[in-house]
Amino acid sequence: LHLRSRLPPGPSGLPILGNLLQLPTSRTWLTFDKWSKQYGPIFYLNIAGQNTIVLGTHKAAADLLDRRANIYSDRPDFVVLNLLTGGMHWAWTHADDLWKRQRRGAHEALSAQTAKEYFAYQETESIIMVDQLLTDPKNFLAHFQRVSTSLSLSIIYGWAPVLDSDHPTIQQIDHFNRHVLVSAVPGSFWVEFEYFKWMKYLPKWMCSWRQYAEKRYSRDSVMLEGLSANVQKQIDAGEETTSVAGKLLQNTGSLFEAAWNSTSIYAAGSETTAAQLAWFIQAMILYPEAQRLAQEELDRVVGPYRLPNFDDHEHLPFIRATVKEILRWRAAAPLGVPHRLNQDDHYEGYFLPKDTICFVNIWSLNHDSELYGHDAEHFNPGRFLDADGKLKSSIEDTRDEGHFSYGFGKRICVGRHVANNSLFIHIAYLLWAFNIVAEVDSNGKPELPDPLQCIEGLTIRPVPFHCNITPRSKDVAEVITQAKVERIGEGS
Ligand code: HEM
Repeated sequence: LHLRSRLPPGPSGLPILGNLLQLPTSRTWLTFDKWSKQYGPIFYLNIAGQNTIVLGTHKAAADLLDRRANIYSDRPDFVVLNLLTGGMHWAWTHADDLWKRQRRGAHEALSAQTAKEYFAYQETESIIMVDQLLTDPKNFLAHFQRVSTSLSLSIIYGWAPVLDSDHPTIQQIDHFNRHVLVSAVPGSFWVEFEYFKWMKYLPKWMCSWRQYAEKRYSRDSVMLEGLSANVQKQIDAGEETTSVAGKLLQNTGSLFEAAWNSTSIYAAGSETTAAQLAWFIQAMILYPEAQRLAQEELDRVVGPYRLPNFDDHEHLPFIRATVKEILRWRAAAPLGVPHRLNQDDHYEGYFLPKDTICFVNIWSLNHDSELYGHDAEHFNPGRFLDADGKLKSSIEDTRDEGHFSYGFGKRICVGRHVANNSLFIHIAYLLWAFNIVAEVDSNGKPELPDPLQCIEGLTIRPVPFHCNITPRSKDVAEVITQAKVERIGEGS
C-alpha cells in the first residue's frame, strides 16, 4: 500500500489543473531537460488529472519502453486526430489488433532487406535534387520539401518523380497531413489527451468541430483510397512497379486497410526527412571542418567524374557517421511520440499507475554528456568513428543507430531503414556536388544561424536561413546532367 502512493517526483502543481499551466508553450524539451536534472531520470507531471511521466535517461527509457515493451507500447487517446482519420492512422492509435496488422505489413514493406528495392527511387530523386540546386540554390528548403514528398510518392505508390511541388495530388495529401497533424503537435498534445475524452460523448449538434472532422474524414478517405486503388489497377493489369502500397495490397487483402496503411506511412515519413535535411545544411554552415572531412572521403572514394551510389555505402563511413550525427544533434521529433502504460507498474521504488502517459525526452538522451562526451552539444560526426576512421560499435540501447531519435520498443520508427538510406544518398550527393557556406554580410562577417531557434510542428525545423550552395568544380554540372539523361531521359 505504501508503494502505491509513491509517484515519481516532479514540480508541484495546482489542484485540478495539476502542472498544466507550468507546461512551456515552446521548446518543451529544454524545460523537461532542466526538470530531469532537477528531479531525476523519471519525473512526474499531473496534467489536469492525467498521470504523465517523462523519462530523461537512456537507462530509464530502455528499461521501461524497450524491456517492458509489452505493457508500454500503447498510445494516448488522440481524440480529434482519430476522428479526422476514422481511427485508421495507426501511428497514433492504440496498440490493438488493427495496429498489430498494420505494423506487421509496414514492417515487411520497409524492412532493412526490402528497403534496398527503393534504392533506384532514392538515387533518381537525389539527381533531381542536386540538378534543381544547380539552377536555383537559394530555394534549398523548397527543394528538400519537394524531394521528400516526391520520394515518398515513388516509394509508397510507385509514382514517377513529381518535379513541381504545386502538383494537385501533392497539395491535397499535404493539406490532409497538415490538418491531421496539427491536432497532434506538442502543445496541442496537452489539450488532445484523455481529459478531453468526454467531448466525444457530446451529441453531434453540440460540437461543430466534430461534424467538421467527420466530413473531412469522408472526403479525405475517398482521395486516399483512390491512390491505392490505382496501384491495385496496375497490379491487375500486370503493370505494377515496386511500391509499399503494392506489397500491402498483395499481402493484406483489404483495399481499405492497405490504403490507410500507405497513408499512415506517407504521413510519418515525408516531413521528417525534409526536416533532417534542413538541419543538415545548418550543420554544414556551422561546422565547416565536418564538411571538409566528408568531402575528402567522397573525393577519395568516388572522385569527381561520377555521382555516389549505394554501392559506395560501405566505403563512406564518414557520410554514414554524418547521417547518425544529424539525427542525434537535431532529432526531428525531440519528444518522440508519447506511449501509454496499459497496466499498473513499479520502477525504482516508484508506483506507475495504469494509463500513465510516457514521454521520452529524446533531446536529453541524445545530448547526454556521459554517452557522448563534453562536446555533446556540438555537431561532430567523428564521435562515431574509431582511430582508423571505421564506424565504432554502437552505443548501448540504440539498436546500432547511435542515437535515440527513432523512438522505442514496439513503436520504434518502422521507416528507419528507408530514412537512413534516403539521408545517406541525399547527403552524399549534396556534399559531392556543392560547397555549403554561410552568406557574408556587407562587413564581410558570416551570417551564422542560431541552431537553437526552430519552428515547431510535429517535427522541428530550423528557422529559415540563408546560405551559399555552389558547385565544387566545373565538372559537377556535366556529371549531373549526364546522370539525369541516363535516369530520366532527354526531355527532362
Ligand atoms: C527521417 C527521420 C525520421 C525520424 C527522426 C522518425 C522518428 C520517429 C519517431 C520518434 C517515431 C515514434 C516512435 C515511438 O513511439 O517511440 C516514429 C514512428 C513512426 N515512423 Fe518514423 N521517423 C523518421 C522517418 C520515417 C520514415 C521515412 C517513415 C516511413 C517510410 C516513418 C514511418 C513511421 C511510422 C509508420 C511510425 C509509427 C510507428 C508506430 O506507432 O508503431 N518514419 N518515427
